[in-house]
Amino acid sequence: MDEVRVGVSSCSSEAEQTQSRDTVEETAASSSSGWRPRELAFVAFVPRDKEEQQEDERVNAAGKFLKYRAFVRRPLVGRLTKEIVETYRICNPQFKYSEDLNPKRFLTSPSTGVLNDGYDNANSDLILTVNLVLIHVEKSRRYIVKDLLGHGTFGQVAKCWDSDTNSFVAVKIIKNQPAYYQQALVEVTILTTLNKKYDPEDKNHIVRIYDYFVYQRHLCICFELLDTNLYELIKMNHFRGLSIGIVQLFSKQILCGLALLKDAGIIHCDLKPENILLCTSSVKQAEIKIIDFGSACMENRTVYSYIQVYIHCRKKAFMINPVVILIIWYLNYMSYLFPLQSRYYRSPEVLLGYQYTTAIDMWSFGCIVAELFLGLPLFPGASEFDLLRRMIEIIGGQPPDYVLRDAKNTSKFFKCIGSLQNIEISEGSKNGRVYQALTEEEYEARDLKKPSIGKEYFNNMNLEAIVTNYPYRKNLPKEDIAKEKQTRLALIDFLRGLVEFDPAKRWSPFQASKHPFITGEPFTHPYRPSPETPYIPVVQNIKVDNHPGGGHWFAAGLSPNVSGKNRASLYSSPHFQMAQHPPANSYGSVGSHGSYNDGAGLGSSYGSYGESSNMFAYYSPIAPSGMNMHNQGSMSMLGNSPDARRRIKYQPGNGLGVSPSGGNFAPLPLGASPSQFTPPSSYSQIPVGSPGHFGPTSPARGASHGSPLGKTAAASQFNRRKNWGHSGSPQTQETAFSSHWHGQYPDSTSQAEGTSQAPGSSPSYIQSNINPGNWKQRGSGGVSANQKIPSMVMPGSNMNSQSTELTHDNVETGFSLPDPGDWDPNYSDELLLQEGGSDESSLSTEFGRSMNLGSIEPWSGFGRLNGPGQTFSTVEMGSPPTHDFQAAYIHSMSKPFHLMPHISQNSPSRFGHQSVQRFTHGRPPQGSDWNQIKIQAPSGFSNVGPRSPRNASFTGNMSWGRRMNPPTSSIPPISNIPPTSRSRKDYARID
Ligand SMILES: Nc1ncnc2c1ncn2[C@@H]1O[C@H](COP(=O)(O)OP(=O)(O)OP(=O)(O)O)[C@@H](O)[C@H]1O
Repeated sequence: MDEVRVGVSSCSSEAEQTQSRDTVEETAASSSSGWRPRELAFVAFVPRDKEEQQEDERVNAAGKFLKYRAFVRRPLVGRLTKEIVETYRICNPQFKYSEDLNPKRFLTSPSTGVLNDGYDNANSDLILTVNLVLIHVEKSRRYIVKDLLGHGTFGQVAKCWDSDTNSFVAVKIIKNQPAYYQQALVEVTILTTLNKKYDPEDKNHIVRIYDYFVYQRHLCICFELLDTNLYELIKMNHFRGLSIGIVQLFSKQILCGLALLKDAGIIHCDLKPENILLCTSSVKQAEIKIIDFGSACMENRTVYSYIQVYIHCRKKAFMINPVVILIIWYLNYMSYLFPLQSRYYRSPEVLLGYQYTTAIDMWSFGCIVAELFLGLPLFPGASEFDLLRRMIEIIGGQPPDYVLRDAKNTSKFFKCIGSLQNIEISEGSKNGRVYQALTEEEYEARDLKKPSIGKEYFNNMNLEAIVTNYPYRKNLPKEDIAKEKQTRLALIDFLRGLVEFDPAKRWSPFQASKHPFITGEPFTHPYRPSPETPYIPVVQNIKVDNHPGGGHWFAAGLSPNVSGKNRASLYSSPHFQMAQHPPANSYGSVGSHGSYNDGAGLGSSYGSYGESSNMFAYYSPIAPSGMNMHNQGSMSMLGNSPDARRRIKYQPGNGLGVSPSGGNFAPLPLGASPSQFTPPSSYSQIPVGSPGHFGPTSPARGASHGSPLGKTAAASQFNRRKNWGHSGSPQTQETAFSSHWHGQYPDSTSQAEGTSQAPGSSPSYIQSNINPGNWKQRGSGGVSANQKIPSMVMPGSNMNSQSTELTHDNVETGFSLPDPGDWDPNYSDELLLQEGGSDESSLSTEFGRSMNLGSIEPWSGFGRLNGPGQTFSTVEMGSPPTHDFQAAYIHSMSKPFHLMPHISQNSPSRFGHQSVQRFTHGRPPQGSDWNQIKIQAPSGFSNVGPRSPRNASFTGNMSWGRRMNPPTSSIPPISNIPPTSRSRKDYARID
């Protein structure tokens, strides 16, 4: 603790101040360039000269009261130890200091280097230490690791100091495994496209990507630094809901991001509170951003598009192609292993194995909004059965029959009680349902195991009751309660439009954004959204740069055109080696990964690109195959990725899109280009709400991960590697899954196709990355209970059940859909870095100060305690019996963490992630300070919270956790804290 003294300004104090300032500056400077000792421990007393003294007197005479001033004096121990090295040297001139001998502070666990020449641990994670410098060689840019922000499936996220911009950034360091590497490139590409093309001004609440490079065989992606995620925020608020004003504010912002995604035709696929982070910027307070596009996929590139092509091809008598069957089987299998969306936020169509669109994100969004308000997840299903059971109970109704008819998992959860032919009739009448949900016993009988059923938090209430009965904050003035009641009605109506079983009726982001809950207009009657404007694709002819320079983009299946940019990081890619080919006026493999391999044998080409003078090919063991080149001459292609983004007319003659060049299929088991599965124009986009084209027996099984570029693919690759060995395996099936979207059909604009053989397998990646232990299926948690699923399902109580039929895309329109993968010819990394690079420097300390989670106050008499019937669960807190709820919470928070895994700072991810130590990253201190955090909403946003004393100009300065200590009956006991707070496994993606 610094000692603060007040005394007469003296020469010595002045000197000390100067010295202290110097020290600070020095320290700041040295923090980026390593510590440098300086002679500061003892400084000779220097008397002030006469002039200075006279100046002081003049100032005093002018009434500026500076005769006495406060100064901070560092205590002696501090002064002696701060420059300890120098002190030692003064004491003993022989003393030598070497920074190398310092013990390293490891951030990664385990920290034993066993792979990649000792750089990586057994999980293929780069072993991070404080002050490790991640170097982007090509740009001579250094990122100094300071802290660990988190880690997930793909690797670690470190807080780094960017010495170029003098600001902190978040760097995601991807595991050193090809599958992760490749998948991470998808995130890079999608985010780059979103940032650059769809949101150049950073207005849509999508995280910014600044840079990416390879360091020690790890792909590192540099993002803007953000702060706490919404799950952590709720946790800080003791799992009480946030104020309704904040819920409105955040909902609006998330919607903004989702609208952008919809425009771009991108499905996030993993929307959850953990993937929505607060911004650190003190300028844009109360701002959130969506992160983690590692699971994202293109709307028209879901597994279903493949399946549809399959079906199409089946009609064309291509079905017997073993390659296709194997691919379908494999996708299906991996989809089973790694279902799409985290369970609590999983939409019915994903759960049931029905075709999906961006509407699945809207479902997740509805769940998030409810959770922000309630502090608890709306559907904390311990298993998929439990999830569905809760949905049916809380929302009422069930998925429409047409979905159930075509979904592949229907028989797992429903029994057919009517005639399928009556589906249209039953839908029209809404009476006689054809399907009925299985009871727990029936499910058990079919599945031969008892389904996991989680704890009830809402005591069998429906959505209306849950929201209406949720406790109000005590001491809320009557008029505010009346106001909030109205807002809650709007919230219920809003949620109804989002957690709507029928994906065709679920509101789009645009429709939802017009809801009074978002606009703040008075809510007078159930909202009827105007029908969605038909999605009119725009043809975008963008000249493809002749120097795309990005082979691994192809590998990722998305090929940004990096204009004039020597994407040198490629050259250092551990996973893709580049070989120069003779000049070929051709366009590269069109991302085909050599799937049109013409008997390339062990060719390991992973993609290629061409330019007028050179043709490069990338070799990778990931996707051993040949490569393919399309001669494009000097013609500029459509502004699309060389992958299959162009909605090119399907050419039956090509089978599944296979190049007509000879020998396409033979050498390529599973090595088919993804282009082969590029939907024909008539299948280019899944019409929202259209019934599926495949029934329960369809190979489109499961809550499949839509994108083979998703984690499924990542896993598939890894697993395959695990099973089949590393690069060089002759023509493994990997190609099919690592090459995903690349290829495209030649069409009238395509040029003659050439083929090229890739020389042998990649020498670049034959190593220990094949680590079978690294990719494990995560289990699900939950406990069994004798909870019964209602055998008779109440008809839906949706107030807004009117159909909002969305116009299906015209089959022809698919030909020219606006393509998020269109490459911006003006793209450059520098531009990316220029954008929005200023805000990230504002740090979390500021942020922490400006937030308020709300003070701890008792709950009002509304709701669970005094409300009719005490509708919420009765739970114990694990703390001494008390009626002082405030004390109960404080008590609970002050418990040792080992008793409270759910609020441990190191609590593991709800999705099975390992615990992550987050340090001072904008987090409030624990204990009572949790509730001192304040947030400032942007001015103009109406809210119901108190204004900040700090900044009255912000109308939205509101308390976050305005619902205070819940009554005992609603406080979950430690063991019963919602699964959000337990091991994330309980939320696991895997059921
Ligand atoms: N830009 C950022 N600023 C601050 N923290 C971040 C940022 N990006 C990620 N994090 C932290 O790192 C964690 C993991 O990041 P992310 O979700 O992108 O990784 P992942 O491997 O894709 O995770 P998942 O297993 O959910 O797919 C996040 O939960 C968050 O806490």
